[in-house]
Amino acid sequence: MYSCLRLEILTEDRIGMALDILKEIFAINISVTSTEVFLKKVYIKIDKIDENKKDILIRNIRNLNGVLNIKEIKLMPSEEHERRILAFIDSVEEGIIAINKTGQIEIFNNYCEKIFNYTKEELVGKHITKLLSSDAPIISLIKEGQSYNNLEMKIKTKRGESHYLTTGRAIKDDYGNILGAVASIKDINKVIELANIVSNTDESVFKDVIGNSIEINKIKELIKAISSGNSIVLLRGESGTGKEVFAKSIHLLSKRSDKPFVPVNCAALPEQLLESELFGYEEGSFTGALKGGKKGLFKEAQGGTIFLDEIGELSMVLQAKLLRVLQEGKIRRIGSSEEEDIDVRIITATNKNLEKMIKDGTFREDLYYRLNVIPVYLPPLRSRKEDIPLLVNFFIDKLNKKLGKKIIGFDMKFINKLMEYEWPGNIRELENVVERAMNLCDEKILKCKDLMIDFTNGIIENNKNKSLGVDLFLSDVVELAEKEAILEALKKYNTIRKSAKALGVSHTTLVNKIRKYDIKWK
Ligand SMILES: Nc1ncnc2c1ncn2[C@@H]1O[C@H](COP(=O)(O)OP(=O)(O)OP(=O)(O)O)[C@@H](O)[C@H]1O
Repeated sequence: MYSCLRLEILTEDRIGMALDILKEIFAINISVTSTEVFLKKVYIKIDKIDENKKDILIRNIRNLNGVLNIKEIKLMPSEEHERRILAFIDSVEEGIIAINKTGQIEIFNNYCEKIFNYTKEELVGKHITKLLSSDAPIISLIKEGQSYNNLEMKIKTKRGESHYLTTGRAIKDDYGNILGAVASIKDINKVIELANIVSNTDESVFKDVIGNSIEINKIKELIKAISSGNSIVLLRGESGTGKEVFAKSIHLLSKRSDKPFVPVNCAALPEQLLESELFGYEEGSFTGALKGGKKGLFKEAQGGTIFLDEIGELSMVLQAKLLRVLQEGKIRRIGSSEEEDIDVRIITATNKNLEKMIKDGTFREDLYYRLNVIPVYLPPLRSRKEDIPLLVNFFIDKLNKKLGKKIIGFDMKFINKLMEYEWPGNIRELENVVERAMNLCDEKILKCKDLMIDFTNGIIENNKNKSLGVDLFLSDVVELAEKEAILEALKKYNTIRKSAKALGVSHTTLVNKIRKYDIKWK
């Protein structure tokens, strides 16, 4: 048995049609629950009536002038619409709460039931303070109408603790009066899970690793291939070639990405301090030791990755200690007799010629073989100059924010000048040059007049194609020096592979240079 009778009446388009239908209903003393009137269609919802009255009503309406058809339906159009919206609201993987102006809960979807551990039946129609405290943002929303985005909230209810992100909007009428409010709610654990999925895709990990040259793409492929394992990686390349950037990418692409990435610059600290920083210490183990001791960076990186930059700067004593850590997978804090297990991936980097250091007796050969499991050679910028325009664009975008500028690009002469230079300081130097140019630039486009290249000997040259007074451009001087260094290495080591290693460049780079300068050494 139905609880309400709903009728759909098809009519001609005539003024007073709906009124005539309502009059028929009143004539047999029935009260109307709701009416919806459209062009050529009238919908009526009335309380339950007996079959006899229903037949009379339908016959009377059918006989009205202009009525074409009448039939019983299950839902009014607005009810159908509402149910569709509610089904949609219930199907989304996000909590949705709607309250009216007085704070009564009108919508509490399925997902909210999971987050808050309450059912719809327990909350719909109840005041929102049954669920949230009176200072909850959705409550200020119905008073002040001020929207909010992704606020992090933690609430404790009788049913447990919920930690979520919430975004709220006021519902307003055409005159701006607040009718209620709606808030979406994201479970913080799901948000973190999603952020991890998105931020660890190959694309997002390499988002800030700019470069499309063959050389850089090869490195990206190699990094992808080696990231899943646990082997030690030794990144080699000149200063500023992006060793730390790639070390971070290896970490982010690995299964350890949700654990810490701890970079340590071995050159930045004196030996004694570096040892206590790396391995930690017990309370009172030396003067100045912190109360309670210190954990040590290896321990900080537990489960994750430690990046030992400038490994060539480690003293012989620390080299021996590091070797023991690598052999045993254990560390011992200074002042402690106990060893602790560590589960840390080690990535190291150097711009030093470790092979030469071994010969000179300043780097342990046994440690070298432990570290040199997966060597990755990062090419200097001068061997992938085609990446310069991309890098400059990237730095303009990045630095516009930092410097509060609105520079939109560069002209070709500017880039051509950058292409002529040999970049001994690599990408770090390029970033500095772009930053200086942006500071000097008073237009929207970087031009040659904004270019100052800071050469390593400290001369700041306003690069206007001037010669150095020795009838050579500085770029020529760099090329000559490069040529000489290559020739010397080739004479000394006799093979390209060995010479490339000694010079800290890849085999391909050296072959290209030999071709470029037409070097003959045999
Ligand atoms: N491919 C790249 N795309 C964008 N920025 C880069 C890239 N490579 C390096 N950089 C930027 O250049 C600067 C130097 O990079 P990084 O510190 O990783 O170099 P490095 O080889 O570790 O240098 P060093 O040996 O001196 O420690 C950083 O600001 C880094 O963000």
